[in-house]
Amino acid sequence: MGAPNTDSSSSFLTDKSAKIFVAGHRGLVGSSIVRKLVSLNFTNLILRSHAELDLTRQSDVDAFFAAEKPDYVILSAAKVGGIHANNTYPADFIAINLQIQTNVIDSSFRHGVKKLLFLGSSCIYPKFAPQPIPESALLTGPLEPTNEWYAVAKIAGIKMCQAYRIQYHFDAISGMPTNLYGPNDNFHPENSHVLPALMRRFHEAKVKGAKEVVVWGSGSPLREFLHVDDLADACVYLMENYGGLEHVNVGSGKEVTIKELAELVKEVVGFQGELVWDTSKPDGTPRKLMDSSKLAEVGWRPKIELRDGLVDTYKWYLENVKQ
Ligand SMILES: NC(=O)C1=CN([C@@H]2O[C@H](COP(=O)(O)OP(=O)(O)OC[C@H]3O[C@@H](n4cnc5c(N)ncnc54)[C@H](OP(=O)(O)O)[C@@H]3O)[C@@H](O)[C@H]2O)C=CC1
Ligand SMILES: C[C@H]1O[C@H](OP(=O)(O)OP(=O)(O)OC[C@H]2O[C@@H](n3cnc4c(=O)[nH]c(N)nc43)[C@H](O)[C@@H]2O)[C@@H](O)[C@@H](O)C1=O
Repeated sequence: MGAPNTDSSSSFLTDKSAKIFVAGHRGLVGSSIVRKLVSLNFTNLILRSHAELDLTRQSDVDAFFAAEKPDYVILSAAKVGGIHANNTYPADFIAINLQIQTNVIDSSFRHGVKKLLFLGSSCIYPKFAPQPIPESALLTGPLEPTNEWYAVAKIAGIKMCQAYRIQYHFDAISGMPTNLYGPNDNFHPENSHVLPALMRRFHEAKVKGAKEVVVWGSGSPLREFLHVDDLADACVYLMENYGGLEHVNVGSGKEVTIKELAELVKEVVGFQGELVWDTSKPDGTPRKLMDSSKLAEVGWRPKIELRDGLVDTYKWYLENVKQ
């Protein structure tokens, strides 16, 4: 899979006291990466909330890097949301993401970071890409309109990592996760992704004794889901083992229709009523199963089955989110 790291002196996993800046550590992905790094006995994580350091502010970001001089950066801070949020706030999704990633990637290079991992998303690929989608499908066709603004920012992030590697030999790599879920997800009723949105809606309907729950779209789109703890494991794997120009897909290899997902979440939550489909809501891209064989070829595999991950996430939701 492209260029593996061959220089053992640059091993990410060796120096447990290395300074690692996990940007976005309170979010779904960042919090899982922190759990993973703590479990691996890393002792020097640098963490800043959005309130402490606004990554859209270039001079603040540069001053932070000048003061802290991190050795490694995992960029999991971004403006993130589901289909409705992406479709409703296109300016925020393109501008905030371009600002955050440009500031963090550039300051990382300028202040001597040894390696940076940028995270994109499977929405970077054309709406009608071949399935499963190989990394080479990037920029081969038009994007899905509901999230093209976010996708353009993420594509710019990949290209920025490539450009800094080519011009400055900066070890910046990009991982492209599929749709994620797990503890610390965003459970907002409108702006979240489908899985947390449905978990909350089914839970609230169960508590109220409602007869039906509304689910958006036709139910026919296919999506690939990966538990965020599998993603965190893959991120550490990439930090240790990958140093190539091309981005790397990170998926579970398994897809379900939104209808199948809704039935599964309904069962895990224990809601007894009916599903009602609101076809005025967009379906988005019809299918986006990624080809994650590059990562599989070098030995990385996801471990968490969707049903088990849903049970775990619902337990977390009950303990941490519900009113
Ligand atoms: N969730 C998913 O299904 C997928 C996510 N990804 C990618 O993974 C990455 C992380 O996503 P996810 O964890 O889901 O997102 P979340 O919304 O859960 O977390 C985003 C984090 O970014 C921080 N943040 C946002 N804006 C700023 C800012 N201006 N300055 C500083 N920090 C900021 C937030 O900080 P705070 O909490 O303090 O506000 C939060 O911790 C993103 O790059 C996303 O594109 C890729 C594919 C799928
Ligand atoms: C990760 C990925 O996430 C986004 O893309 P998406 O995969 O289309 O995201 P989604 O999770 O919001 O929807 C998936 C499907 O599910 C259906 N659906 C049903 N009922 C609800 C519902 O209640 N909420 C939501 N959000 N969707 C619903 C919905 O209509 C759609 O068909 C990108 O914008 C971008 O952020 C990105 O990269």
